[in-house]
Amino acid sequence: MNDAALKLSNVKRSFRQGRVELEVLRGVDLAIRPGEIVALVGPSGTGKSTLLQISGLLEKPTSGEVLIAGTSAGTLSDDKRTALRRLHLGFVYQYHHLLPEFSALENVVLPQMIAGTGKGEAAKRATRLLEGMGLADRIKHRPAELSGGEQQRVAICRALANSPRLLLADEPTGNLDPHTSDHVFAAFLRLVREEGLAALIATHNPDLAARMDRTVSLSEGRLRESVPAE
Ligand SMILES: Nc1ncnc2c1ncn2[C@@H]1O[C@H](COP(=O)(O)OP(=O)(O)OP(=O)(O)O)[C@@H](O)[C@H]1O
Repeated sequence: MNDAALKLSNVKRSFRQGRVELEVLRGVDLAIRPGEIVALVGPSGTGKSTLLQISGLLEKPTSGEVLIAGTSAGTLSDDKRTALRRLHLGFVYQYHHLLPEFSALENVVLPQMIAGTGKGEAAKRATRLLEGMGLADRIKHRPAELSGGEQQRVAICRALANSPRLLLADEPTGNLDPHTSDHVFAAFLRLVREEGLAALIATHNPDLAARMDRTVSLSEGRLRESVPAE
């Protein structure tokens, strides 16, 4: 299996704002190998979220090609795009978006059942993921009964529930205080590595970026490989 988990070729994206055409992405190329964890950095408003949305098939580029695990998304019907997204992609956002009326366990079980996994098997995997994130004694709790860091750990488990090939994360610990962010991020990286996932993770935090395999930097619509400082 040599296909890149994610491959972007000459991806462009413009937005019309009134009379002005805003060229946010001006020809982005990126390939992420299976198991590779890549930090996406760049000043606020340069298009990191837009790039993640396009990579996650939630938005279409104005032009260019997006391949997920070797499948080109551009010519697919909406149903097939959705199926490709469900099969291969996991998302973590700055805010957890957990379902408030369900327990931590149920929040991680539900997406698996929607994907067709039996309840028993789904519960087993959910328990394993939550335990791996240090939440063994919190699985019956509802989101409101959990701390911000615990809620975000559950959201990370939910993103991994269906064993995606590629995880896309937008400031996954941006909502947490620095100490909690550090702990949650360490657990997050450990789990992503254990699962052998590829990941593209947008962050403003250089310490978090330094813990990933490499960093790409978005500036003026183009993506550059960042060379770490000596
Ligand atoms: N749907 C949209 N319509 C019009 N303009 C948009 C739309 N989505 C994003 N933009 C513009 O595209 C630019 C990039 O936005 P984006 O949210 O991708 O940046 P970002 O790098 O993720 O920023 P931040 O680090 O602050 O989250 C911004 O100028 C934004 O206003």
